[in-house]
Amino acid sequence: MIETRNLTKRYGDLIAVNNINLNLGEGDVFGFIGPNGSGKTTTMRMIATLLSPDYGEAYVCGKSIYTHPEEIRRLVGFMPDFFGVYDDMTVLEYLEFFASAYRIKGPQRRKVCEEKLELVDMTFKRDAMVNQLSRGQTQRIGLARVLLHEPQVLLLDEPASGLDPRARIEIRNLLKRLGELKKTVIVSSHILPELADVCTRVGMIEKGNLIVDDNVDEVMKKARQRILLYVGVSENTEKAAALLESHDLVSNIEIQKNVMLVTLKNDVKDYTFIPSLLINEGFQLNLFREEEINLETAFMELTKGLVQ
Ligand SMILES: Nc1ncnc2c1ncn2[C@@H]1O[C@H](COP(=O)(O)OP(=O)(O)OP(=O)(O)O)[C@@H](O)[C@H]1O
Repeated sequence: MIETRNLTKRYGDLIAVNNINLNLGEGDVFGFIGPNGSGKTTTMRMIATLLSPDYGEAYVCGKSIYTHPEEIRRLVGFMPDFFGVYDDMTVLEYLEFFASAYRIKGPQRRKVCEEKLELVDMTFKRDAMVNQLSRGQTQRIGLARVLLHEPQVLLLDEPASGLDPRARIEIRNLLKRLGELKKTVIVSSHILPELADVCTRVGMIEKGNLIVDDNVDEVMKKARQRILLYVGVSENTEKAAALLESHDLVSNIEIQKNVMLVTLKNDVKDYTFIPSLLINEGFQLNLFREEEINLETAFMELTKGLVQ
């Protein structure tokens, strides 16, 4: 649905986007994560045909941005990180205005607008003035607007920025729904954890370079070269620690409040030997858990902090 090949954009000496290769299919929700100025918006604008690359290609549903920009605009719903709304218009009038720009006519127009309002849970505000909505409600109307023409592909630039926690959760639920509707979505954010449970894939961009592109689980695994385990035994913790410390695959052990923090050697992923070893030696295991890693930690591990 979305494919880019060596997509590149320069501004003078600055390489804003450097040889980016993406390949996203139907139903993929791609979390595009990177700090401010890393190249997320520039990438999305090129895919949306709003900005020309200096080098490389991008295809949306098999159509090239160079040869079929008009068709791509019909296939894509692009929600910029900042968009204005007009004064003196109700929510429904606002959506109808855009629906008419998409040439949706007659009774169908009202029907489509009402459907999209329902989808973003904003039916209760259909007659409110658009300039009197909260930021979260404005974002949701913005999303309804880009869904009007039933685009197959959605490019959402920081849809959750500036929202309170409740509104963020609502946006997350909406993103999930879009994936279920088999849309292909790129959603950018510099706030990492909010994307972890909605995305099927994650891309991390830094200084214009896509340094990670994988499914969420793989990203977590890559970030975790060394596994840390919390291990507890009912008595003789010191003895158990000495036993584990002598094992080849264990790199380090610390004891904190009777719990052993066991760090395995680099790239050791299978830690089933630990419970067997302890139980065989007569210890009673009362805690055995791997330290969790979230997307934020993964990002810190995987990036080098290079920001333009
Ligand atoms: N029109 C422009 N002229 C010159 N430089 C630009 C222009 N647009 C963007 N840039 C630069 O390109 C780089 C990438 O910008 P971009 O807006 O794509 O980043 P971003 O990841 O979307 O950032 P943010 O999270 O702040 O929205 C930045 O260093 C930015 O200053």
